[in-house]
Amino acid sequence: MAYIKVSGTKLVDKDGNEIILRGAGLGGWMNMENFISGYPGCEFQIRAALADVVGKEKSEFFFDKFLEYFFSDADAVFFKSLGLNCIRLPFNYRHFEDDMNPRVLKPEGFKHLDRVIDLCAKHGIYTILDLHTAPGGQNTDWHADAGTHIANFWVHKDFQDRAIWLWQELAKHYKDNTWIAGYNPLNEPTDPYHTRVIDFYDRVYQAIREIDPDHALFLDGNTFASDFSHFGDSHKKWENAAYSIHDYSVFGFPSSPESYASTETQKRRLRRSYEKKRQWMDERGLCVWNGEWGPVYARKQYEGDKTDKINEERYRVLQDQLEIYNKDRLSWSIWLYKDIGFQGMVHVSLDTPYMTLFKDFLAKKHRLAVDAWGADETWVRPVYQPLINLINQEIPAKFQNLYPHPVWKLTDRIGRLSRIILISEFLVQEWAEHFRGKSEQELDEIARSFSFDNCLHRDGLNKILTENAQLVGKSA
Ligand SMILES: O[C@@H]1[C@@H](O)[C@H](O[C@@H]2CO[C@@H](O[C@@H]3CO[C@@H](O)[C@H](O)[C@H]3O)[C@H](O)[C@H]2O)OC[C@H]1O
Repeated sequence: MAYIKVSGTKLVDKDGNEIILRGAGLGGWMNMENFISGYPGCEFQIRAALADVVGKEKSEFFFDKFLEYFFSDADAVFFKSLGLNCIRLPFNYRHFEDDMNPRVLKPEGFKHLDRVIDLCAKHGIYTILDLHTAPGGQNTDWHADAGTHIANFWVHKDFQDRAIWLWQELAKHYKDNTWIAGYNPLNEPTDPYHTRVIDFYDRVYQAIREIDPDHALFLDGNTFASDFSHFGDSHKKWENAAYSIHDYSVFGFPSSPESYASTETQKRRLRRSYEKKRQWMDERGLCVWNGEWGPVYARKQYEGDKTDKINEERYRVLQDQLEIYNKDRLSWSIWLYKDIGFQGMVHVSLDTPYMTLFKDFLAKKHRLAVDAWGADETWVRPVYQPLINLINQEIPAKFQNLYPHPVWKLTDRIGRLSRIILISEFLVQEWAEHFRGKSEQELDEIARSFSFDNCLHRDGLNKILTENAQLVGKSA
């Protein structure tokens, strides 16, 4: 088998035939996330807290089992049965390198990544490797696992050097694997100056190419993969590269300004926001990959009777986005394959040991809106409103728009800092305490909650994805 290559605006096989990659991201797995797996704060915090409560050995046992159950043969079979052909694999640098022992490769980091890449290959599914969390944090959000909103990756060269080192190690390991469709060197950079991200791409490109001349690179735009406006002519230095947008639509989230009825005006807005993200590529005839997109869904336990109606609307958003993508023959990777019920194609059933154990805690997290992704902050708004008012009163408007404005408005920033970072910090230990006194067998059962046979399917979503995967397939 040959490598997938970038040719102009397309991905192609060795004979130059177009390949359209359609699939999902395995978020919450080798880069765990609060709303996906149901903990507060960041992965490094809950790992430390669990080790404090049950000891290092048992804690490592639990996380290893979690990684094993989260994606197995049954998941690959199911994924393939939907007509999808690619899984984006986000991972955290900490699996491969310890902050206290930098530049020393942890070979055990490859255990599950190799396993899942091979499982996918066995079922004819390509994979794309995504460094979702880089040393120091390459973006301002929880999924950079830095515990802060300052993306220190951009201000410490050594963090960048370590990411380069890691990519060379990964390239050595994977350079001959043709089931890997390519490398996605950095998820959602947020470089406030917009130039350092390009310098980093120059360096990572060279570093990977020294070892691996063949795999395609998928480069995210700045500001959460939405902005290429400062990239200028830089593409001329990068061969075999595609460019990644993340096309989340506001209509797919609880914060939508209006309910989505698929009107012509709304559809125009959907298209406009997507076109803006890919404009730089279109002006230059470059290849676009939509590395993340997709609505979130209401849950009966929180939204009650309104759930079905809300989700019908969200499916309309999904369908309309796919209509746009199909016309453009776009390769895409929907966010998200598996979670505890908010966005995933499959989700952990409420009657599993994990969901039963954390039922009340998850309800509290929801009430306190401590997961930024799709949060409904109605209940806590009165607590934070005075802070918003204070800033509005005391800080001149011209000083309020701190980067990553306009993606983060003032209320987003206050929410991120006060709830997602601060309040979450207080909840970390409470999460870990749920495991106190558990035996290895019990820990195994809790982790097994994430296995495919313990998951329900979001049929509405999967049906639409399948129909569209085939549609694009036929026109290719
Ligand atoms: O790990 C993922 C993560 O990669 C992803 O990050 C978010 C992506 O969206 C960002 O906001 C969007 C920026 O573009 C505008 O057009 C959209 O309306 C916004 O929603 C957000 O700040 C990032 O954190 O999200 C989910 C994580 O699980």
